[in-house]
Amino acid sequence: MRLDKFISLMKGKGFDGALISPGTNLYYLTGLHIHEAGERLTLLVISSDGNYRLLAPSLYENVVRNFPVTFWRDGENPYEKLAWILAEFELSSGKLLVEDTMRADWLINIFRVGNRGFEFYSLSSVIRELRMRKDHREIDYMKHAAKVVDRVFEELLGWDLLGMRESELALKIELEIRELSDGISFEPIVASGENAANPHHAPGNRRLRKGDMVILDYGAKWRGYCSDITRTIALGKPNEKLLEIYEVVKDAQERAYKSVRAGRKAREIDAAARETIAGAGYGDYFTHRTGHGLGLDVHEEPFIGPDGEVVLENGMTFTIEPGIYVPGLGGVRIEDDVAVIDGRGKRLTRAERELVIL
Ligand SMILES: CSCC[C@H](N)C(=O)N1CCC[C@H]1C(=O)O
Repeated sequence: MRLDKFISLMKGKGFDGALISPGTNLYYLTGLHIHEAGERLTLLVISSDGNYRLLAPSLYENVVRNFPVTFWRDGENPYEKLAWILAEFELSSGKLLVEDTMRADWLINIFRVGNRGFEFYSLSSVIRELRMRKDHREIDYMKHAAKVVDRVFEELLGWDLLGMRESELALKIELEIRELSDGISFEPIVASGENAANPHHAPGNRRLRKGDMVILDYGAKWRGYCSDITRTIALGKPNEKLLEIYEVVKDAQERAYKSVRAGRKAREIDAAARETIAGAGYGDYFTHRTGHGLGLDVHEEPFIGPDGEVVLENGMTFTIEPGIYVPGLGGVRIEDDVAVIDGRGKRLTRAERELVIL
């Protein structure tokens, strides 16, 4: 059981307990679907002695079953109940792991409940070791999420794109993903023409025109697991410079993909892409890391950047997505999801990588 593994890992590292607020870590450890609870305190309390209990608003009475839980009602003080749980678990001081994304107001109150006796540490520093290596079932879910985005790409090539606004196309992509999966893993990026020089462009009112290169970056979720794909397409023949850039990015992506091996460091995969782009004279225009881990979160460990010290292992899953962005001209990015299987990289997303000119 994941919770037992986590408890022995945190104990081995000298932590006394953990406080986990709703999010993917809570889901990973318990399988409980607890949505963000807003301001209402919701915490999984774990002690390194092996005790654990969820503290949750009574709104969740129908959701939490077969799991040790203490509910609190609106009007009650949840921090008093937290204090009781901590007392029962004999946790009054020591090293506590805390969910990285926990609300600051919760953390401040927890600090008070502990009479300032706690030292807080980031939960991700421990749980990353479990989450980074996916098992077969997790990889199957990711394969499914990847198939969905491949299919959406095939379908969108048949849509009447000329004259469509970026925001309309983003919405159409989102609806298509929702039709085929459990939902989107992030809001789709549609970046056309010179807007494509911004790697995280928010789709706006610009209409797609002839000669545009368009970056399409979107993802699906299946059973909680994410996919994330980017393709750059052309509407009619684009200018020569962008055609050249496309080939450089495709080559960089392929070289990085081919360099994936269990035993190599993440930064070596980044270097394969970065050196290809720098070698073609575009080094200053590749402004982000080559990729990021992918799983329950769309961005997680291992990060594939120049500072990536994680040694790749079977079961790790991440994106490879180099890009070149030239202000005033536009940009190109090509992204696939990759799993390390039998020591080598295996693409999960397989949509066409040759430039599609519509
Ligand atoms: C979660 S929004 C961005 C999704 C996108 N696929 C992505 O991860 N990136 C686009 C540019 C680089 C990369 C990133 O690291 O943010």
